[in-house]
Amino acid sequence: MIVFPNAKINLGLRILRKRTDGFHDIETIMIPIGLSDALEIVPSADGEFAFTSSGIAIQCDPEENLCVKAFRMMQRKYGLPEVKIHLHKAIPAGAGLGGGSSDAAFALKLTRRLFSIKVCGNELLEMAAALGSDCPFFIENITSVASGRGEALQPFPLSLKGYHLLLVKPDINVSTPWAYKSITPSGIPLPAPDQLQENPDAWDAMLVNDFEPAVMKSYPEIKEVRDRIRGLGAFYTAMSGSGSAVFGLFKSAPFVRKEDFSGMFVWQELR
Ligand SMILES: C[C@@](CO)(OP(=O)(O)O)[C@H](O)COP(=O)(O)OP(=O)(O)OC[C@H]1O[C@@H](n2ccc(N)nc2=O)[C@H](O)[C@@H]1O
Ligand SMILES: Nc1ncnc2c1ncn2[C@@H]1O[C@H](COP(=O)(O)OP(=O)(O)O)[C@@H](O)[C@H]1O
Repeated sequence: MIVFPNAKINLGLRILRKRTDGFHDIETIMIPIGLSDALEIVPSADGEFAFTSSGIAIQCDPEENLCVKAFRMMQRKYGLPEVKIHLHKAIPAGAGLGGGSSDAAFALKLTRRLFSIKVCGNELLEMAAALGSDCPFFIENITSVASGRGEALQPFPLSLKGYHLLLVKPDINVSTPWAYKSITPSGIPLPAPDQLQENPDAWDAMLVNDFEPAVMKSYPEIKEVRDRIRGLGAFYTAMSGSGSAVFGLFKSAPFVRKEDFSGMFVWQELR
């Protein structure tokens, strides 16, 4: 069975406070986008476990890979036999696009289907939250306001249909734990959702990513990319999550070529 774990972008990200458990309370709007890995899990014919990968290299031990950790969690809980897992990576890591989190959430959903396990919705969300703060979002995988450490989700009916998305990931990998250590919480919440729905032209003035000052100070190239995307006529431009990917939203397609940017480049009309 094959699934296609997709990336997300963050539309605004406020860091409210540092918590006593080492995490931060945040508020952000998370939006699924059409850039995906491919994840295959099949029952193992020879009884041996195997993990293979292709595409963008991920520098971590197979047992540390989030999709393997997700499968192991289901295996322990439901006494499942061994499987063979193949992951094709197209979503870069250290980008703020949630690729690893998405792989983990999709591995939970795929394992449930593969072995016809009766899991209630909340149980899957709890397992996802134990794997990472961003993981629960990819269970329902719909545009949502995320709060708490990112696991408290409220569906948000915001349509970006017809807009064009330009996503650029410079050749910089930002570590999420480092980014959280580098910021000072703003303590400012997101604007009220109904103000946003009605007024995309005001998003640039209303929505802030609290990671940007600290991350762009350490990596000025990320700010340069954001400024260049803005110069192409985007009505909203921001870094996604803790970076380094930057995106712009456009009402009509500007003239832009892959060669104009170094790093990874994705251009798509949103549905
Ligand atoms: C910043 C965000 C915004 O969507 O995404 P990315 O930029 O990573 O995609 C998320 O908050 C990233 O969530 P995720 O990548 O799942 O983080 P986790 O694995 O749970 O935590 C990694 C580390 O980040 C810090 N952390 C994470 C989430 C949070 N709300 N507060 C934190 O302080 C903690 O130091 C934690 O040990
Ligand atoms: N399946 C996976 N895909 C990407 N990164 C993974 C995966 N499994 C574990 N990781 C580790 O998670 C970190 C990045 O996670 P990811 O969610 O892709 O990035 P981001 O923080 O940019 O959203 C890296 O340190 C990487 O080694």
